[in-house]
Amino acid sequence: MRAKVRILKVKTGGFTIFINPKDAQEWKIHPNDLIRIESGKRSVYGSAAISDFVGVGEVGLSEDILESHQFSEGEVVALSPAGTPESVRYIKKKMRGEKLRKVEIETIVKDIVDRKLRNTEISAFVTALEINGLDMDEIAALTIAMAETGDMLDIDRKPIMDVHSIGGVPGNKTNVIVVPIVAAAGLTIPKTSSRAITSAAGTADVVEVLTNVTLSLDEIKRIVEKIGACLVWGGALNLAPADDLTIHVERRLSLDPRGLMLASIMSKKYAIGSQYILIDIPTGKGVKVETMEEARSLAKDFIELGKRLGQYVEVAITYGGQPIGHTIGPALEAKEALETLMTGKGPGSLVEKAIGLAGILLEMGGVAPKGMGRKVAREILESGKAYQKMREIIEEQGGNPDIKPEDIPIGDKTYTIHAQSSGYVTAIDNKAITAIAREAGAPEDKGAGIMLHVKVGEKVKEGDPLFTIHAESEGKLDKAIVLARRLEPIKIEGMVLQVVGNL
Ligand SMILES: O=P(O)(O)OC[C@H]1O[C@H](OP(=O)(O)O)[C@H](O)[C@@H]1O
Ligand SMILES: Nc1ccnc(=O)[nH]1
Repeated sequence: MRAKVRILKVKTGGFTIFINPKDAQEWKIHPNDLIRIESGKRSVYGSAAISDFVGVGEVGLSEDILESHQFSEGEVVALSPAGTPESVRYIKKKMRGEKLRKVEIETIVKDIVDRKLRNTEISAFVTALEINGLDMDEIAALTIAMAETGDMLDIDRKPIMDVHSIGGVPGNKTNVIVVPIVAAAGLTIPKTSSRAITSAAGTADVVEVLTNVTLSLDEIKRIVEKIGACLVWGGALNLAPADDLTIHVERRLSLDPRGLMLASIMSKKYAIGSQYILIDIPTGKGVKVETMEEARSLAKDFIELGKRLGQYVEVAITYGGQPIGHTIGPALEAKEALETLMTGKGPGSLVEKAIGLAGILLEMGGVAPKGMGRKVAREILESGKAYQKMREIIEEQGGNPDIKPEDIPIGDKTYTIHAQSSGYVTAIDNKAITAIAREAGAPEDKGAGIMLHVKVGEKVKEGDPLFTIHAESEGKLDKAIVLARRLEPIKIEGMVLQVVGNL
C-alpha cells in the first residue's frame, strides 16, 4: 500500500500513524495495529490511528515520529501491517520465569528501540522482570544491548568519573552538589540522569529548573572537555535509548525492577565511557532497598556488572530512612541545591551525604589522599569553588549562571499541615511524602512538591507546622491535602507511648 505523508501538528506520546477510515477499511487496518512505513532505506513502526485528520491516500505522522525520523510533506511511502514482533514471545518466556538467551534479550531491546514494542508490551516486560527477575548473565546482556542500540561517547579528558544513585528516596538532589564539587577538583564527570522513576523529582527534573538538560552528544562532549562536567538528561540523548522508553512505563507503575535498574544505570555509564563509578544505594524503610543485607547484595552485583563492562565500581550504601534535605519536587529541590552551593551550607542530611559521596570520588580519582576526601570535598563546597563550577555548568548548558534561589518559581497554591499533638518526630514516611508530592503535580508541574519544616528527631509542639504542600493548581492541591490527611506521613510520639490500665 502506498500513501502520501501528511505532517500533523499533534503529539500523542508515542509513534502514531494516522490513516483515513476508507483506506483502513480497504487495507484491513484496525486501531492500534502495528504499522510499518518505509521510504527507501528509512522505515519506522507506529500505532495506527483511524481518523479523518488525513484524506484518502494520505498517511499522517505525529510529531513524536518526526522528532527522530526524517519524512517530508507529500513524500510517498510504502505502508504495511507489521504483525506481532518475535520479541513478544521472549517477553512471555520471562513471564513464565524462564531464563532468556542473550540473543532474545537483544531482540527485545532492539524492538523497544525500533518502537515495535509499545507501552503495552513494555509494561508486560517490566512486570515480568519485577516478578521473575534476571540473573547476572541476563543483566549483562541487557546492559550491553541497551548501550549498543544507542550512541556511545568518547570523551578525551580522562580519567572519567561518574556517580549515580539508584534513587528511591525523596529529595535526593545530592548529585546536583556532588558533580560540581568533583569537577571543581579538576576531575571529569559527565553526569547523565534520568527523570523521576519512583520519586517526585529525578535529578534531570531538578537540574532542568536551573538550565537546559536536553543536549546533543556533540554538545556534551564539547562542554565536558571544556569544563570537566555536565548535568544532563540521559533520555534526551541517543544513549541507551531503550532506557527512557522503559522508564516511561516504570514511572506509571512506580516500579524499578532490580535487574532492569542495574542495566538502566550501567548502560548509560557504559555508553558515556565512564571508567570510575560510584553508585549510591539509599537504604531504609520506604525506599527501593530496605535492609543492609539487600544493599550489600545489590552492591556486589553493581561491582560484578562493572567488571564485566570493564568499569571500576565502588558503592556507597547511604541512609535513606527519611527524605534528603527539606524539599521534595523539582523547583523546590533546585532552590535548596542552589542555596547550598551558593552558601556552602544547607540541611545536614544533604550536605553530609554530598560531601561524603564527593569525598569518595575525589579519593577514587586520586585528587585526595585516602581518608581525606570528605574533608577536601567540604572545603571545595564551603570555599564557593563548587558554586563557581555549577555556574559554569549552568551557563555552558544554556542557562543563566546568575540565577538566584529567589528567581525559581514554586507552586503558589499552598497548604500547611500542623502537628496534632506535642512530642518528637519519630518517622517520616518516604512513600507517603512522594505520593503527596506527586498528587500535588510533581514532577510534571515543576513548582509542585513539599517543603518539610521538621525532620526525624526534632521536638514539636501541638500546632507547629510540619510540612507545606505546594501546587500549581487548586485542584491538585485539594487532592494532595486529602491524601496528606489520610496518609499522615509524619509520625509524632511523646515519651509516654501508651497508657495501659483498667484492663
Ligand atoms: O528516585 P527515583 O525516581 O526512583 O530514581 C531516579 C533518580 O535516581 C537517579 O538519580 P541521580 O541521577 O543519580 O542523581 C536517576 O538519575 C534519577 O534522577
Ligand atoms: N532504574 C534507574 C534508577 C535510577 N537511575 C536510573 O538511571 N535508572
